[in-house]
Amino acid sequence: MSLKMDIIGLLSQYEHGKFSNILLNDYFKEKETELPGLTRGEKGFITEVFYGVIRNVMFLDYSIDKRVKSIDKLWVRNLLRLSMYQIHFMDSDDAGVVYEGVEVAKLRGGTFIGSFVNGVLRSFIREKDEDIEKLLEEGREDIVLSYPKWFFDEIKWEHKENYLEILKSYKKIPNISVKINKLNYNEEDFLGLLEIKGIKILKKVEDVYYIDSGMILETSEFKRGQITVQDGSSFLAAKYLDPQPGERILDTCSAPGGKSMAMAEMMGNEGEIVALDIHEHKLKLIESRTKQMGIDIVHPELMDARLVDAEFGAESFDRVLVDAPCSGFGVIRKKPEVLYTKKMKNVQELAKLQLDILNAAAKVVKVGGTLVYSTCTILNKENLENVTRFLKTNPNFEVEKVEISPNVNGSFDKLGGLNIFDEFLDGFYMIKLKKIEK
Ligand SMILES: C[S@@+](CC[C@H](N)C(=O)[O-])C[C@H]1O[C@@H](n2cnc3c(N)ncnc32)[C@H](O)[C@@H]1O
Repeated sequence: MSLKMDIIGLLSQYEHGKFSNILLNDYFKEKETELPGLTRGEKGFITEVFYGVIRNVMFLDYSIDKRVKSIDKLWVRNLLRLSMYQIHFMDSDDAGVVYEGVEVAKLRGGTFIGSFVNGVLRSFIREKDEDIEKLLEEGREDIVLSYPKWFFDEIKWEHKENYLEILKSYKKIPNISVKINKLNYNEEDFLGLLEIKGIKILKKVEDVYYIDSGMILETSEFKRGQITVQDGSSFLAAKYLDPQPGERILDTCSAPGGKSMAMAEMMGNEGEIVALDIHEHKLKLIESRTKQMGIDIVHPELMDARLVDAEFGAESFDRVLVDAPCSGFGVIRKKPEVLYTKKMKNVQELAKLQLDILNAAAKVVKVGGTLVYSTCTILNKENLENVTRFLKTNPNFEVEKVEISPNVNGSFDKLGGLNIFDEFLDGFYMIKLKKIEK
């Protein structure tokens, strides 16, 4: 029961504007100092329910508001949300969930709140399937899947054939993915470590492994920088730039440094990667992580990427990666709140910033050099539309088609840009451009 109290507390803090991942990390750290501490199973349960409620909050709130006039206390709403989440989305014993919910309510708010919670949950169990059927008949899949209407309509418009498949896939629980640092570790030892720990590989994409346990983050190999967390899409963006040992590379928007580090490995730690960002504290993360990984060719610099031309001069890099700041709708499995905080207006502002960065970055690429543009979003405004504009004003660039790696689901847009829509990988866009003349 105390776990549920804790989840209610976490959800209330989240509601007051704190980031979900930071909240959960801080909570687990705090629990480490207490005895007996949380078991792995308890941590898993808290993570699933906390994120599950955030991912499905629109449907859960619809189900609550349909049954009650108003709720003054946020903790009661959060108790209902998490109980309904367990009932509808988890393989739970419904009667047990209601019993526990009522006990929590009685303990915190008295008998009256206890019977209120009992009534709402029982009605939800009886009628939820009918509710969903009715919503579907009314064309309100956006509520059933908990997507803001504007976003649902946009994806439906952009992906007429498979929008439901895409939208359902982004509501799934993500799996952790890691990559071995080839500079100081090897695949054989990594596979041996997984076997010892009883960790299973769910999918492999190039050098990235999707695995079934976060236990890997507690190993000394992870702490020593021999294993890093990286998504397959992120790795592919770095791979498509194809950095070579000895070259000079620019990573215009580099923090927290995942792609810079992957590129440094691909280059055998020979050459130079200038890694820019506008946030100093994020650059410090790159410094400490590269040191831990034995990488010394990544040079973080505080700079606005729109100024690279003036700062470095024309044609000063062999290859440039523009992994642009974006709305992040491709990573909503991991950061579900993005869906509710970002609006179309933010998308439009970001699209302008992305194009400005891309235009500036284009100038510092050497003739014959490569420019990769990538985002972790799935909206055409930030991807296809931006690159179309870029190519109109930069006819000295042409698209170089890339191969989709085995095990990856994705499709090419009419320019040759790759949209990744995959059950495991983050939603990403990436396009490889070659500078053909001055
Ligand atoms: C998508 S994240 C980059 C992720 C990174 N490439 C990686 O693989 O770890 C975008 C980054 O762009 C940075 N950023 C935002 N505006 C910028 C600007 N005008 N110039 C440079 N960096 C910027 C953000 O601080 C953020 O760290």
